[in-house]
Amino acid sequence: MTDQKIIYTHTDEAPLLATYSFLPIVEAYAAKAGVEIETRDISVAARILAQFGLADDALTELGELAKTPAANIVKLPNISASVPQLKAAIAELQAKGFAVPDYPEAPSTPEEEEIRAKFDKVKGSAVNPVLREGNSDRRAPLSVKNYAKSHPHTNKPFTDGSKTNVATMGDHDFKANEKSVTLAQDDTLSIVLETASGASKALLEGLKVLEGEIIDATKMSAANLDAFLANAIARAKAEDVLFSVHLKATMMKVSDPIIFGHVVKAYFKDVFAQYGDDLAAAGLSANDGLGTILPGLDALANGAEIKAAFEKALADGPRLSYVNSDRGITNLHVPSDVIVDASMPAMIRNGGRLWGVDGGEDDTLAVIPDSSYAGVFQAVIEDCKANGPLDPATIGSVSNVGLMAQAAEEYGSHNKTFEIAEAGTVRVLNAAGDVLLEHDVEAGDIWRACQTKDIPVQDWVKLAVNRARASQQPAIFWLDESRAHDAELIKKVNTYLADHDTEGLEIRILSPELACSYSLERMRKGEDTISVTGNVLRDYNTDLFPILELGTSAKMLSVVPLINGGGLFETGAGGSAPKHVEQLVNENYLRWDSLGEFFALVPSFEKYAEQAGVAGAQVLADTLDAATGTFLNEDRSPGRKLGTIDNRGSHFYVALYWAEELAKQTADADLAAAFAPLAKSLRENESKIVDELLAVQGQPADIGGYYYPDAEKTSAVMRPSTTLNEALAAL
Ligand SMILES: NC(=O)C1=CN([C@@H]2O[C@H](COP(=O)(O)OP(=O)(O)OC[C@H]3O[C@@H](n4cnc5c(N)ncnc54)[C@H](OP(=O)(O)O)[C@@H]3O)[C@@H](O)[C@H]2O)C=CC1
Ligand SMILES: O=C(O)CCC(=O)C(=O)O
Ligand SMILES: [Mg+2]
Repeated sequence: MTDQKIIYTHTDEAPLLATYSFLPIVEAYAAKAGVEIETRDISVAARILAQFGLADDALTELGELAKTPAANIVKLPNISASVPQLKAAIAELQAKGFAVPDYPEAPSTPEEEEIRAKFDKVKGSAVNPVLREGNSDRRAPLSVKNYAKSHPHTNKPFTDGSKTNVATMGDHDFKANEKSVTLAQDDTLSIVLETASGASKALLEGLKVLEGEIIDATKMSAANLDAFLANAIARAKAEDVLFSVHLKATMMKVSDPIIFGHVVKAYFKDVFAQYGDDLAAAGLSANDGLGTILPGLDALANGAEIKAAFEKALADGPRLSYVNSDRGITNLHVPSDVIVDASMPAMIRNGGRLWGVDGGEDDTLAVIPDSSYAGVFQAVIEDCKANGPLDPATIGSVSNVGLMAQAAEEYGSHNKTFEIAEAGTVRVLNAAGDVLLEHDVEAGDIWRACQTKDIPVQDWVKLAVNRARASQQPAIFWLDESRAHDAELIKKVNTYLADHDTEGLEIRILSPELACSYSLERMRKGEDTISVTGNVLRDYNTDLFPILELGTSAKMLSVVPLINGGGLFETGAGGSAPKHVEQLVNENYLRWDSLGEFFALVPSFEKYAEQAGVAGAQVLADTLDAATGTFLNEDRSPGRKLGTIDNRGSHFYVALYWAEELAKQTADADLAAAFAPLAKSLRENESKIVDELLAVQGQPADIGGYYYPDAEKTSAVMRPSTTLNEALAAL
């Protein structure tokens, strides 16, 4: 007996729906092979409940597990919730009878502070930094790349004279103001604001740090941000393009919602000048976006007047890009609706055009205030303008080895980001009281610090060299020696590269813009390149290149070899695809592609085989791998529209091909015998099952909730084929 198990995560939105259909298949097959699978619920709803003792704290449990060699976790994408999403989830749980308190907007008592702190733990990117106790290895499997080459999607050309561009600050921002040190010894740091009036205020105390750790601090000037935004708004208006802001309000969960609020206030400058006090008094914050503010106006005596002012500003200002023009959802509605990693490549794939108020496409000024990484997108835009669209049938691949372990870089900024209340100086002090880093700040500036531990950097360099060796591809470190943090990192990279045999490998360090241009140049020649990046570019690149190469980041292999020996197997490189839930609820069609789940399960079974010594797990891995190949060849991924097979149909086909592979393999005769009848019945009933699955399409579907759907109802919706269900039950 072994205590080894595979933990399959219950998450949110489309991947959760897919789990209701796919996991019963996996569980049935795994059980036959003696592989133990358990689930843990890390959805935003479950994490809220856990904060108030109303559910098990599965995330903390898995976070601890991820630090052990036994970890074998299949991690599906989850919602990294913005405040409006958090409030909606709270309201849904309350309506379902759970004793969850309201979100305290402006906590004024110790009790409210405590409640707010609990919700803040659930907010934003709260799962991934906990589970990602290793660095990231994301790439398109060869089978997927070949499939994309033979079934290329369309990357649209930019029109002649396209006015699409990225606007970024370039000065007075996080990149420009960054300062960085590498610590000579273990220490305990504090962050202190000394105000202009001489008062000293501890922003954070007792921050334990290790020898060799890189600490950086930086600020974005609020005044300069506002001036930049005023310019960008005027530029979009003058150039008559769509205005669109692209942030990462989830991963940079403290800084970016504040920046989003600045954008809302800049765009609706006159409205906030006139009615700012009314809005503030009503608890309506620009940081939450129009989606919260506009409905909130109904409760105000002068709400209609304020609404009219918003409408006038929309009519007078530059045209906004829309998330959903049918429903009137603008770029400025919800801070987490337009997330830079997925939204920028979607725009580039579309010839640099986004959608306006009437659903029509237009050139766009894509506003990415901080300049640390914005240049990468501008580099791709310029390349596409100069050389035409990238052709998925011929282009090479850009994979990624990303630094993210132990809350590296921006992942660790959450408790070290502050909107400065009063002008003064922010200092990072060590235990001896020496000043390590300092910035003069004005009220409203956004100051933040990040940490990058040494062991993760060593592991990252090793992973990069190993990938370069295994793939025989150049590995390019996307690091900018003129940026303070990167300069510290470059010293480490050079030190640790010397620990490895790099003979015959092309390994270079280039600034993100140059690395991007170099990779694109190779890509156009059909050559593959590994991007070795910090955490944020890990995130950006693994949507950017897959979306251009494969049409989606869903089909990626995303492995996190955990530093202490375990495995975290992520499913694709994308997120939880909220639009897909809308479609399922409206017309009982789920276009979610589970290829990422199939890819993640193969190395998970392999790890199980190795660690638990269960040979059947290896058979499951080999046969699922082969079945996935057939699945791709037979083109069984869900379509986008009604009348074709959806996510559930794709699961049926994987079940069929997997059962057939299991039935015909010779490594384990018992398993072959066990699966032969299932393979036969699934094959014989193919058209019956497909008909049963297609029959439900076209009607609304009731899953009894959004953040906390009803398990029975969702299972019924996601498993509508009695023939398939009975065949699985008979296994
Ligand atoms: N690992 C994680 O936990 C991650 C979580 N997230 C979270 O996911 C949520 C949504 O983020 P968003 O920026 O919209 O990005 P998503 O990647 O979730 O969605 C963007 C678009 O990509 C396409 N897509 C993504 N995955 C699939 C799939 N498996 N099958 C088919 N199409 C897919 C869909 O396009 P179309 O509509 O055209 O079909 C979708 O609308 C946020 O809460 C975010 O924080 C985001 C990234 C990673
Ligand atoms: O952690 C998050 O908020 C999202 C992460 C993400 O987009 C990714 O890992 O690609
Ligand atoms: Mg991402």
